[in-house]
Amino acid sequence: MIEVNHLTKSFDGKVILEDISAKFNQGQTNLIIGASGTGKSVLLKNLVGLIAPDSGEVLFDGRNFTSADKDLKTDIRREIGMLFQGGALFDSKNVEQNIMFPLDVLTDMTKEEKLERVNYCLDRVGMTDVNKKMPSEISGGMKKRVGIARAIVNHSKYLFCDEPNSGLDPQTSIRIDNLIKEITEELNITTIVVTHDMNSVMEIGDNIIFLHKGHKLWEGNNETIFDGDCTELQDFIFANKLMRAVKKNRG
Ligand SMILES: Nc1ncnc2c1ncn2[C@@H]1O[C@H](COP(=O)(O)OP(=O)(O)OP(=O)(O)O)[C@@H](O)[C@H]1O
Repeated sequence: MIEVNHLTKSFDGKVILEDISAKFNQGQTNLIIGASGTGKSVLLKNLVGLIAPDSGEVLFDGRNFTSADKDLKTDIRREIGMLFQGGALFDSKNVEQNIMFPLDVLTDMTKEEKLERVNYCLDRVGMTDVNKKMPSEISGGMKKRVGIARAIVNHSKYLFCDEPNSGLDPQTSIRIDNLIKEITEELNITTIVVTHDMNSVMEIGDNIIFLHKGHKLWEGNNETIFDGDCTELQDFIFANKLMRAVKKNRG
């Protein structure tokens, strides 16, 4: 479990996140949702330590990451896997080298052990016989799969996904969402997904927090989201025609 307690962050005197507290559960896909510019990415960066909060704390399974010394911070960072927008693969490395990279940097495994682990992860994300392909030779959906394989290759306990559906068509998006959920449950890891995609909310929203202008206004899941009485959340959900039609059908 990852816990955030009373986290506040400002840039140049402007408050971006104010007094955010939340719990992100192990074995679940935890979503941070909200409109553009509302602070989702800044919160994610605070969680993984790319930005330091002005106040508040982040705990990884009870270990205080914010006040941790260098050694503990390094230990926790090693347990974090990240899936970046667009996959963020190294263009000059092939698929196998991309996935192996964290093992090269963080472990003293032999070449054979690393290759075995890479192949296991490739298989797990539904890809085979692509080891030697370059990122430019694979589709956007495949790049995300490679990104997921790289994020879990070093037995990560925590998986962070920043807009995993960006640039994907709806069907591929759903497949990637479901892959993230399956892996989360199978490996019993704590997964946090930043998204503004309502399809993802409905598909994998086990536990959801809604941010609006730097404040957490609502928390719940994909079953309770329609019944919340938060106006800003309802405006966010029903911003598109399809969701308004769904609402109408629900009576
Ligand atoms: N390093 C920074 N310095 C100054 N302001 C920043 C910095 N990073 C983010 N911001 C500001 O913080 C606010 C929230 O940005 P953030 O990227 O978290 O939004 P978001 O909810 O992730 O939006 P989107 O869905 O469009 O990615 C924005 O006004 C942004 O300009």
